[in-house]
Amino acid sequence: MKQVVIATKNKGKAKDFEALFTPLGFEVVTMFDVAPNLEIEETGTTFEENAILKAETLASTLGKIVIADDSGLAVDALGGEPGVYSARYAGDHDDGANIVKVIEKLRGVPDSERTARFCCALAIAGPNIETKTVFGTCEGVILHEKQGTNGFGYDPIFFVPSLGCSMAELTPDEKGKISHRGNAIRKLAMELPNILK
Ligand SMILES: O=c1nc[nH]c2c1ncn2[C@H]1C[C@H](O)[C@@H](COP(=O)(O)OP(=O)(O)OP(=O)(O)O)O1
Ligand SMILES: [Mg+2]
Repeated sequence: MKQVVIATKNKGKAKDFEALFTPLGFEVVTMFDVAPNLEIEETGTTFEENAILKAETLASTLGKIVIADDSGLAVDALGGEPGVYSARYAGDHDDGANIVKVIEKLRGVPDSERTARFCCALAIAGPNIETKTVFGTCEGVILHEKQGTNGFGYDPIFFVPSLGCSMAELTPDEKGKISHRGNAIRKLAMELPNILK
């Protein structure tokens, strides 16, 4: 099977990517498989900058074409927070603490003002190609408490109005059809067979 290398150490993302890439005929390989000790500091101020940083760093380490994902949650009532700092909002990669912080900050904010979106920048980089980025979003509303146990990150507090449930109540396949990550990959999909040979 053809392989696609993803510059991530997030197991939840890896699961999302497997659901999205398996139907396209690709096996997903992550940094756990190819560069477990590589640390990439996310110094960018936008999702695109961080995605490019991760993709280009791993691509030059491996000498291979790599895709990276930088993503997060933007809450309107919080002026777009936690945004690019989503993973380190309350504690470093502490999904539980990050969720508590968002819920606390939105205490007293009515449902009509709890709108938010997930954002995903994907970057593809590697030898003999020009680095390219695509961007996908998914609109939702922040819940008052966690609902559902699937997924990762902020999924349990992200209500998807069009489906009437939280992101954490969806299977990876269902999530991929509507998610920011799925929407970003669909923008890249046409070109992938030419790039990833
Ligand atoms: O579909 C999602 N469902 C729920 N939460 C999500 C999603 N997508 C991103 N998020 C949150 C998780 C993390 O708090 C941050 C990503 O941060 P981000 O730096 O891109 O990923 P990461 O550090 O976990 O893994 P890595 O950089 O190795 O890919 O946004
Ligand atoms: Mg990260």
